[in-house]
Amino acid sequence: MASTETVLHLTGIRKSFGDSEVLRGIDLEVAAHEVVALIGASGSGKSTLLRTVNLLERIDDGVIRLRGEDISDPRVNADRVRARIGAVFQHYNLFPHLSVLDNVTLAARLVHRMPRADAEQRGRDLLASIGLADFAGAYPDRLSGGQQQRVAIVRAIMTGPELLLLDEVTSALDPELVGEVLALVRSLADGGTTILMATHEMAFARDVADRVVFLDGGRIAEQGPAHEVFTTPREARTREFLARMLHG
Ligand SMILES: Nc1ncnc2c1ncn2[C@@H]1O[C@H](COP(=O)(O)OP(=O)(O)OP(=O)(O)O)[C@@H](O)[C@H]1O
Repeated sequence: MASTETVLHLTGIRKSFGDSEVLRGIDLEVAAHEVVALIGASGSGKSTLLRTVNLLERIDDGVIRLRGEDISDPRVNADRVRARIGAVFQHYNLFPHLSVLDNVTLAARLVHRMPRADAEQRGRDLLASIGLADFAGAYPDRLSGGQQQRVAIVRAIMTGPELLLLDEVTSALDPELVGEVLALVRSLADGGTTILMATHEMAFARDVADRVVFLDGGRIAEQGPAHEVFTTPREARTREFLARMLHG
């Protein structure tokens, strides 16, 4: 039995698309308040792994436990699981026809049954905390990509999820907008949010993650404290990958 401090516990996760096995037996634990960064070449399986956790992809083999509950059991209701996990993906999928405040509060009201006044109060507080209070009534197209992505992150934490999944949240952004999104993720990490994220931003992974997990061809090739993996990688494949990422 995993300790109660383990939020996410993956055991022997396998996933194929057709003949191609994309996840080849992943074992991974994420502890409460831990920030874990998945790094690895394009196609190594980072996104697929994140998508299996909130049940957007069904695994072929293995077990996914969220706070001890086997959420990979096909009988488990996916919507109920997703209500416990915040997720933000590369493209900030805000609803264009809803105001920023409605985007932020919609799931909290409909899925979590938060009363409208409470949801709007929390939504306004969160928007204020990221400097976007004045945009509450605006439509998303008035916001920059970085602002939209920060709204998407705020939406994901509205109801205090047990786990926050972040998949390349900066890779669709212009370089000058990356910093403001990373600053928000860093403040969530500092505030104790449990985060599993895939990123190509090596400097960010090094600075924010407690642990870095290097995926190579659907397997964990190496993992460890961020400062160790980045400064003294044990595996040749990790060294090669980092050299490519850090020096182009
Ligand atoms: N729905 C799908 N159907 C078929 N193949 C898929 C599907 N989703 C992912 N794949 C394949 O699985 C492999 C892993 O993809 P994945 O997106 O998980 O990698 P990644 O490490 O996140 O890459 P990137 O860094 O480019 O986002 C790739 O070869 C991809 O083409």
